[in-house]
Amino acid sequence: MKLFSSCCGKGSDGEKEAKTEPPRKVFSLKELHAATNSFNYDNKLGEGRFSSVYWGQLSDGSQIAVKRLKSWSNREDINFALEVDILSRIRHKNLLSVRGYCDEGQERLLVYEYMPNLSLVSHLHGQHSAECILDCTKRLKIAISAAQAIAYLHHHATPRVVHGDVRASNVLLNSEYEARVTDFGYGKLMPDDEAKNDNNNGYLSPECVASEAGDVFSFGILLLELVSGKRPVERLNATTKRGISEWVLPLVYEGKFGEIVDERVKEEEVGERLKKVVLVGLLCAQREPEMRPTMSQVVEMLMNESKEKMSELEANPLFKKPCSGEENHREDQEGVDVISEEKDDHHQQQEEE
Ligand SMILES: Nc1ncnc2c1ncn2[C@@H]1O[C@H](COP(=O)(O)OP(=O)(O)OP(=O)(O)O)[C@@H](O)[C@H]1O
Repeated sequence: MKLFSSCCGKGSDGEKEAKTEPPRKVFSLKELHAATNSFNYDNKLGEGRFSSVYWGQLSDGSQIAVKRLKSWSNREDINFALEVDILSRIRHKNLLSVRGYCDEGQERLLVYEYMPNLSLVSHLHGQHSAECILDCTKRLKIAISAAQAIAYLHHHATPRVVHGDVRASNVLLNSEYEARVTDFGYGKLMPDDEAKNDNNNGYLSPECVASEAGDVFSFGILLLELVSGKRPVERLNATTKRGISEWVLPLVYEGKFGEIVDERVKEEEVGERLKKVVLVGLLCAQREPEMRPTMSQVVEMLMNESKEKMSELEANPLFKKPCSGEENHREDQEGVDVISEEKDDHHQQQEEE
């Protein structure tokens, strides 16, 4: 999977930065064993397809999250230290950057700042979901801060980066409930086969290619998930599943925004406040890549509070109910298909833990 775009030419600003910025800290395995109580089960924060993550504390008292990669032994062709060094130079306040790494023996570990409010997925569907900490204001803040992070990767980072795996488990939350997007650009470090097996999780664009437009599609799904508290794909019966935008779009035709919003958010006028997030989410999740906005347009739409811009957005033909003859044609062009039985149940279960 190619994650850096071709514009990362030699002689770019990134190279200049590489000369002036210090390399990330190289941690010893002994240091990380001491910090995590030898990767004790009690320190485990979670587990994904490619890694387990442990809470730890360094001797200076700072809290860290240590990501221990699985299956590294198959990837001896990749220069781990170099890849991590390139990624760790990509810095933005809403990206979770790497503090350091360790590559001793068979172990490959990445060290990050610890995010006390864990991941967005744990609040929407996992261990914090019953507490409903995410009110409307926090959800808006998460939408904007996560959009800014991905816009930075696409439009300003050197080299430019396609995230390739935008999803709620990769949006971590700091103490102020601002997003810190993680796992960007790690395509080379993760086993390809496993990534390919996970291609029907609802976030993957119909064109199935890692690209900026593909990230926009995934981000649209994430916005709909954030507002509704529903999963990207819902099981309708034993053999059929429905994508979230297919559920949302008919409610938008009817103007029923209140029904889309997560019922755990009990606030006045909440449908109106989150309406823009829903509309932007649907624009992003369109089937045709060229119909989707860019991430910088997404940031602009989410942040702009003018009534004119909102009216412009609402007037988009996507949100008008098609006449009966048009309906089938429109369904082919927009939204997410009904998805037949697939294999992501295992991953969903892991994310909730
Ligand atoms: N810096 C961090 N601070 C706090 N918790 C973290 C941090 N990094 C990861 N986690 C927790 O560890 C869990 C597992 O992370 P990991 O990146 O291994 O997998 P994932 O992103 O959930 O899934 P996948 O990698 O398969 O997409 C996350 O969902 C999150 O709850």
